[in-house]
Amino acid sequence: MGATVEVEGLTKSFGSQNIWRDVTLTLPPGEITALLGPSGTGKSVFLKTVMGLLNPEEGSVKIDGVDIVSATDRETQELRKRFGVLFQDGALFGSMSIYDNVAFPLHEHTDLSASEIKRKVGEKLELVGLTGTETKLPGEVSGGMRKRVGLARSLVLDPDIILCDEPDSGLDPVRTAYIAQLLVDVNTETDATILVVTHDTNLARTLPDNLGMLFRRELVMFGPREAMLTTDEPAVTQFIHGSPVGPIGMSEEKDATPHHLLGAMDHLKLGDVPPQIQPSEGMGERAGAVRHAERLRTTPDIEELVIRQPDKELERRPVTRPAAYSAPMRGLRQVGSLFALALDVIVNIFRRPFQWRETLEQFWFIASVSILPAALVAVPFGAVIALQLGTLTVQIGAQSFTGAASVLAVIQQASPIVTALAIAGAGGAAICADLGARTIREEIDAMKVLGVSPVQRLVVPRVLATMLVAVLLNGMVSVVGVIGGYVFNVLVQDGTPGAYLASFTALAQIEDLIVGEIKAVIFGFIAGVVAAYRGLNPSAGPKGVGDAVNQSVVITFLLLFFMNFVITTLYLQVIPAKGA
Ligand SMILES: Nc1ncnc2c1ncn2[C@@H]1O[C@H](COP(=O)(O)OP(=O)(O)OP(=O)(O)O)[C@@H](O)[C@H]1O
Repeated sequence: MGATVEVEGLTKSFGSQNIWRDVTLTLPPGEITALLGPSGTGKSVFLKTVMGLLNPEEGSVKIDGVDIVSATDRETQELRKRFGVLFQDGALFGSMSIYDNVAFPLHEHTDLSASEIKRKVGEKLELVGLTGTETKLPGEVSGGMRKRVGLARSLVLDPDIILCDEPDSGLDPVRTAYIAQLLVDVNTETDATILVVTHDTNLARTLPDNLGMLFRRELVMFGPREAMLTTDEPAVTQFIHGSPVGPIGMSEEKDATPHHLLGAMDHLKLGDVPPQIQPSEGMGERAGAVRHAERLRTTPDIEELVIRQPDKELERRPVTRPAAYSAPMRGLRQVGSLFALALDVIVNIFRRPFQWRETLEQFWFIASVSILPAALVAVPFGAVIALQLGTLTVQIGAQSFTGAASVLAVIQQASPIVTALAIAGAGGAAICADLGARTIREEIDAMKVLGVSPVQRLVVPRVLATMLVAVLLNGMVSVVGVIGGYVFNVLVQDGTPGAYLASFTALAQIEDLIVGEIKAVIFGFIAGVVAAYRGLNPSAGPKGVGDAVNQSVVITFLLLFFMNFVITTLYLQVIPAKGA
């Protein structure tokens, strides 16, 4: 028998915006339920709260008795293995082929052999009509196809709770009918409890055993389809008719209360309950549908199974909203979250399996975007230092120390600063943009639901790669800067090569280089963590990602320059200058 999902008193807000409040319903085990509601009423937010991706202010979501809202991380991981989730836009992993996307949960959670995985992936792709697309990347197929791949991936572990966010969006009516048939067949085969969010009224009439409707921040009605499709509840009637006449307006502000409609809806009457989609031939009857019919048969009055929210009562009820934080408190919370991520990264470095491939790929990627800018900045930096020090040493009659002073300045200060610029500006920006894009495409949510830690899988490889690239950059910038200084001093300032080279090691010592490299490691860590933090927490949409990249670069610059100051001060206190 499928899982029971009991939602009780659930309230969710984002800042001062209350999305819905006091939602209570039970998804009957093994049955199919559809959740309806005008755009923006929080249906996707509801699904994400049920799967434990969003935290409500109040209420519980019990999966066979275990509350996912208050569950420990380990319990949440275990619960999530029971979910198959189809996100609104598919949430495929953009860098993986379609085959790898569907195989991903099998690699993560089973010990199946490669041939067994191939067979299962082939089977699911055939179910959604996508045989032959295995080698394509998600970006190379249509939106509707991505959706179907997402459905194949959500089904591959034969989950006992399936959550589908608009399985029909982006699909033509014929494919929508096939997907509906597929969900009924999967339900017949596995007895999974299924919750589907949809705007398709035809699907809403013929697919589910139960229907619920969110409107005006409430669950206005929830119950068996037989009751919902014959109700005179104005919002449900209007929605199922797809009519502009009724309480649902073009926007929330234009939503009207039913008593203001003065009989305008009289011509809208929900008719007979249409026949439900049946399992494909030879599959027998759906266990959930049989239980549903039995519930109706043994309940004297179907209204007993219906949850309604009386209109007036709702308006009086106060809404619980998350505490509003002042700007300094918000800043403190962000700093706390940043530290928590840094700690999480350190812990996850030691978790197995170590992501060698991702780390090497990221190393190569970050190196490729930061080496050239760093090298191009290093030459003029070395030259400016040589110019400044060359002039200064002439003024104080210490030309013989020009080389030594340049080397010291480049190794102690210029290299770490150029490294910081390149690492934050090029490497960090690229990491933040990549993770931000994955976040808004819901890839990160998909990963969490598939029981995989994004910190271990994505953040640790990027942070380690940034640290390694920073060390190499620092070495490279030191060499390029010193050569730049030498060329400039000899060619432009008429210094002699012999004098420059002779004083080379007069002031600098090996500890300078070591400290430069230690700075680089710390800079790499900070840049990687800040970029990942902002990338994983952008505000909505592509603009949010752009803002996150901008903030990540600015914050990293500030932190790196501050750290440079702290480390340099400590170093000069602890290690005496050469010859001092
Ligand atoms: N992470 C978030 N932070 C802030 N607000 C959010 C977040 N996610 C959703 N919202 C807001 O919550 C509201 C409900 O969004 P949701 O996507 O759940 O609506 P929906 O009913 O699924 O809409 P549609 O049918 O158009 O997909 C919207 O106003 C949206 O802007």
